[in-house]
Amino acid sequence: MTQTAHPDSVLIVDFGSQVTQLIARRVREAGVYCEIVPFQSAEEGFKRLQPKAVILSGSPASTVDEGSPRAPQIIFDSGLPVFGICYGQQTMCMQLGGKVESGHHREFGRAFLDVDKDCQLFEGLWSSGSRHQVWMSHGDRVTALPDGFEVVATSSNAPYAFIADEKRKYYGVQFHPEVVHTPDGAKLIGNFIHNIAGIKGDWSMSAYRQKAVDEIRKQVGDKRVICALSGGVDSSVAALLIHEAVGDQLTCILVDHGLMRKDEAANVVAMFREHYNLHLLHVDASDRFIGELEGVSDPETKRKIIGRLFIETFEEEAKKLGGADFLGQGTLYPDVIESVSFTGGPSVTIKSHHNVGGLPERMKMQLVEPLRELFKDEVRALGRELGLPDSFIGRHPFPGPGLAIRCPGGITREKLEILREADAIYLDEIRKAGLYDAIWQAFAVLLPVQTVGVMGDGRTYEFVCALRAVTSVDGMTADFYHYDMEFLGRAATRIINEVRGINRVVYDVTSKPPGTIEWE
Ligand SMILES: Nc1ncnc2c1ncn2[C@@H]1O[C@H](COP(=O)(O)OP(=O)(O)OP(=O)(O)O)[C@@H](O)[C@H]1O
Ligand SMILES: O=c1[nH]c(=O)c2[nH+]cn([C@@H]3O[C@H](COP(=O)(O)O)[C@@H](O)[C@H]3O)c2[nH]1
Ligand SMILES: NC(=O)CC[C@H](N)C(=O)O
Ligand SMILES: [Mg+2]
Repeated sequence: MTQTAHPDSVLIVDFGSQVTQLIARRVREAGVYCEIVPFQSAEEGFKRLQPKAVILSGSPASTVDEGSPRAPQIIFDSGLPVFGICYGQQTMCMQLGGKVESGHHREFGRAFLDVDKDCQLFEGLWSSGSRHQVWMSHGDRVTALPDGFEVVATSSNAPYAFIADEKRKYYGVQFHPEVVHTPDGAKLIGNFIHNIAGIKGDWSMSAYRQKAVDEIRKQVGDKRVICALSGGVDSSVAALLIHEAVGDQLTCILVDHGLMRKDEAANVVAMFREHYNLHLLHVDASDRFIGELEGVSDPETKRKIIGRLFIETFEEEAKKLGGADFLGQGTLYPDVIESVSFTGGPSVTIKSHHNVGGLPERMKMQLVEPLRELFKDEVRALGRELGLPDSFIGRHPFPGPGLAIRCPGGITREKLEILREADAIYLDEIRKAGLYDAIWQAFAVLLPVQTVGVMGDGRTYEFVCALRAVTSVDGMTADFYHYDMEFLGRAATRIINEVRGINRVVYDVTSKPPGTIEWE
């Protein structure tokens, strides 16, 4: 997060809504710089950033509960335009002298808004008498308006669905304009930013790049940084930004754990060495990883072993370099969102995602995380800005534990080799069919099951390979990809003909939930 003021920006006060990050996204899409600050430090954030407008987010809290969060008074004293969304609307009303009640009519999902009056926020968009789809998610509602406000649109369950005090430029909505299920939501947010707050909208990824580079320089000074580099989009973009900022002070470390895809480590190293003059260590730790994993079949045990070995390997490499003060990471906004303090109780662990996040504490390094405010597709745009080749930018995500979690049951070198070959053929067929970009993630899985087949009039008894392909937006939910059967037949035939050890191929048609994307 920036330490400085930013002219022409929007401050988003986060009360812990699940979708606060989408507000930031919409603001950036409108070409305007913004920052999200938790309500606890909103006053500080406001003074530092000196924004031109404020948006108040939704929340799982209820304004009628004692001790529920409030927006700092300085926001209302500043005379700046304020846009309150759901809880943000409710707390704004409470703080300015209105009333909120709980438990009348809960409303979740799609609703329709009737526009009663023209409003500056509707310019070029809505007019009185029209009706529009919006998305609601609330149990409380405003029941009395503060002085100066009037209702401009209603829904059947929310008489104060859209309120405005045009003089003070305060707007409040009960629905969520930031989600895609409110089709005109992005335009409403755009109108607030451009027409009401008068912010131009000339911010871009190249501005983000410059800001990030300046901040890294300031943070790191003349100290040494290491960066774990997988060749995935996130760590690649983070490494390039840090490199642009501090050059030789950065050392990237690629750990080849023997669980990468065919030729992957070599390709990543070649790309970085060819295109960028950065210091990249290629550490071959495959004996160590495979040695400890051989014969282990429990998925969580595999993941924990891999997590520990990653840490040990980085520790050793850092020591060889004479230590490092900073660790660069490609953490994205969705990885950060859990950090707001009061969002519910502990959730169940489905799988322990390997994480280098354990590193800094044990290695006493400070984190450099230049992508903390971005979403994956924004990181891709930044990667393009940094000249990262398209073949890297569009890559499907690849999990840190690699092929180990695509080989259910005990791992052996032989099985990994079979899987690597099958996976390479599958991806090759996907690329040839022009499907790579339409699919979010695709890979082969080698099942610990052998079946009988007949090849060249002889009996075979070999492994089954499962193919997986999913569409998704963020990996949180996913649907299986609907191939045509001819494609599947072609891929299966090639795998069976070309890979020794596989005599049967199946396709996974499970969505997430109830399945997960990976098999372990
Ligand atoms: N083989 C590896 N060598 C070094 N670091 C790794 C390796 N695999 C994973 N990491 C580290 O773990 C982090 C998390 O991995 P993750 O797969 O989520 O991100 P990514 O690889 O950068 O991007 P993508 O999600 O597109 O694969 C990476 O950013 C990188 O820092
Ligand atoms: O870096 C990672 N470390 C991990 O331990 C890990 N486990 C799953 N994944 C990736 O996360 C996305 C969702 O996967 P699941 O549906 O299997 O949980 C998919 O994109 C998975 O590939 C991981 N990525
Ligand atoms: N989405 C929200 O902001 C909900 C606000 C509040 N918890 C309610 O139920 O009304
Ligand atoms: Mg990865």
